[in-house]
Amino acid sequence: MIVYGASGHGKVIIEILESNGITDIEVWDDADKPPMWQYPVQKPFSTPGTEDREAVISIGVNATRKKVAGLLEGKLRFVKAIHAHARVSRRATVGEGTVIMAGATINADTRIGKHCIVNTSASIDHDCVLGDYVHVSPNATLSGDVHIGEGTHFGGGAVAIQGIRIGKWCTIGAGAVVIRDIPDHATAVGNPARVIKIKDPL
Ligand SMILES: CC(=O)SCCNC(=O)CCNC(=O)[C@H](O)C(C)(C)COP(=O)(O)OP(=O)(O)OC[C@H]1O[C@@H](n2cnc3c(N)ncnc32)[C@H](O)[C@@H]1OP(=O)(O)O
Repeated sequence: MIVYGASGHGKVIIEILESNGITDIEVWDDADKPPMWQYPVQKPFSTPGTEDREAVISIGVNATRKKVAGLLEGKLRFVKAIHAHARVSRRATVGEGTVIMAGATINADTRIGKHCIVNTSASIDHDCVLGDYVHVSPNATLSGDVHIGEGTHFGGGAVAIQGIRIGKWCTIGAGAVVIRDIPDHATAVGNPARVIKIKDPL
């Protein structure tokens, strides 16, 4: 299994893999980096024939993760990584490349896109829909039937009440309480969450 990116986020992903008994792990990074514990950091693609190698991208910034996923398309086989102590409903779907940390709960009929991060102890309730490259931060709570567009970062400990629609490439601040829909590219903070800026599209 290849962990693509020798980052702090990568450390957590390695421990997801280890929780599933996977220890045949290679860490790849373009930059020269010291070993991550017992795992040496290798330059990407130092050997040919990687198309069937399983991989997860360990880059926390959503836009960068999307860019790298595009560059690596067809060169590696992306897989999901779910911590042994996460609780994922058998009626939920999780896209390839998505990582789910310890203590996270994902309830029935929720659909999670590709290359998402569901961070430590996040709670995503029934019927939610997360686009690709979304990050739900530690201890965040999505109530039932919340939809979040591509690339949005939902901050640590933030809460969205049921039925909320949050656009793509938004940032929801840590601790925000989202009680109204949020438009694309917005940054929203506070309780109740208010939009403080609309970012330029990527
Ligand atoms: C394992 C991990 O580490 S996962 C990572 C988890 N990380 C997070 O959840 C971080 C989420 N990020 C935040 O909350 C940040 O503060 C951001 C993204 C909202 C800041 O956005 P920016 O556009 O840079 O805003 P900026 O820092 O300039 O602040 C703008 C205003 O919003 C306020 N503000 C910023 N963040 C918050 C917040 N979380 N809650 C309430 N108010 C906030 C600031 O105090 C400031 O107010 P002022 O104008 O009255 O001084």
